[in-house]
Amino acid sequence: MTDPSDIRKGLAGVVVDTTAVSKVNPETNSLLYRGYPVQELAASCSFEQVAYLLWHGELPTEAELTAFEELERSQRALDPAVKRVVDELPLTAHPMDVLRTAVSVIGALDPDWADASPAGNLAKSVALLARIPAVVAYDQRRRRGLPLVAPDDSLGYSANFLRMTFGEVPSEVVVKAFDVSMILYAEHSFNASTFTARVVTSTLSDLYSAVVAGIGALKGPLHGGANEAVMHVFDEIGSADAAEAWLDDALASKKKIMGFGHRVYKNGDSRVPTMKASLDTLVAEYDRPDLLALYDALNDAMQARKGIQPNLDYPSGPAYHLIGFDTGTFTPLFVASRITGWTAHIMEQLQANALIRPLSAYVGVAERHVGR
Ligand SMILES: CC(=O)SCCNC(=O)CCNC(=O)[C@H](O)C(C)(C)COP(=O)(O)OP(=O)(O)OC[C@H]1O[C@@H](n2cnc3c(N)ncnc32)[C@H](O)[C@@H]1OP(=O)(O)O
Ligand SMILES: O=C([O-])CC(=O)C(=O)O
Repeated sequence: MTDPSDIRKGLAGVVVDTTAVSKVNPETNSLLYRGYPVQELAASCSFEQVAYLLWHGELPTEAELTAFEELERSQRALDPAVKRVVDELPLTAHPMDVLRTAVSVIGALDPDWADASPAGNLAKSVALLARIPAVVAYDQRRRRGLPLVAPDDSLGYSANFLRMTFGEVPSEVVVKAFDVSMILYAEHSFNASTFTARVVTSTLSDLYSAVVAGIGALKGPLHGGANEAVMHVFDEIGSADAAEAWLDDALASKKKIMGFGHRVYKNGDSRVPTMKASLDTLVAEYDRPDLLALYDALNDAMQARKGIQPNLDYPSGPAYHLIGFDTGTFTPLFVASRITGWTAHIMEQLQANALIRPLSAYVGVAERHVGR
């Protein structure tokens, strides 16, 4: 029998399969999507190009990009049947629960849900990429008592997403910062939500079921829910001068500080410098040096006390806040991006599938019998 002390809790450090989608390298603090450094992609590509890259393995040619953009733009509208379901959900429902439900409805309404061919799954992936922003944007608007905004097919993905949320296209600086966040959130190897999606896929369940399960896994604050949690922390602290005392109290009560630490990166998250640069542009755009001061004060105090580096959720939370998103919408924005990585992994899993079913070491009561 396996000695329970030999078990790698949380599968920490365990390699469970191969992947060609992305490479996370903590030694060099780098992240490659299909071989390309993510910083280069953020600097020179659109999110649409990156989505194409993750799915096809290569960046699109101009003609391929045009065709891909047309396909994405043609599917952006919120299906009235999905809208009706969203409208039925109470405002007490978390936006992640609304999105999880909406994706489930989209799947149930797709007559081709069982088509798991590479072409069938790719078509579903592009459709979800196109359709998720409408759900996220509309859910935020209905919570503010505002009507649906129809998509604008003349706009790129990020400009349209922001317009559907806020009713107008913000400045280029804001659109670029948002697009960069979408690129950085798109893919990160065998993180908990991607692994969840692969586990579901390994049973030969359908793509929608795997994505819905991925959304459930992403919601937790130890994973994607941390971008929302970071903003709650900022709200609780209030201002830079209160950060040190807040941190001391939180650490004394053994709290995990949201937006810091990572299972794989132990010396900093490869994506943080790029997202922090985008946050800086937003701070200048919205003239909010106070928010940057709080960001720096908490980070400095965390470095002094624990030496634990921030992860991507630390700059993304305040960036989404500055753009104007409600805090509960931050993790759905992560979903809007990660749908690309999840579905790339779902398709990869199916190319060489094996049921994912690990073992456990039993530590319960010894065998016993009823009535004796
Ligand atoms: C996009 C993403 O999903 S990135 C992750 C987002 N999640 C967060 O920001 C939540 C806060 N962070 C954490 O909870 C953790 O760092 C995790 C879950 C991300 C990674 O956890 P693990 O790999 O299991 O790290 P582990 O728990 O072993 O941490 C090692 C030590 O650092 C401490 N530590 C790690 N992260 C933190 C943190 N955020 N705050 C305080 N202490 C921390 C642990 O308490 C532990 O200390 P110990 O050795 O004294 O017990
Ligand atoms: O890799 C992880 O464990 C979490 C993460 O950063 C991500 O999913 O982007």
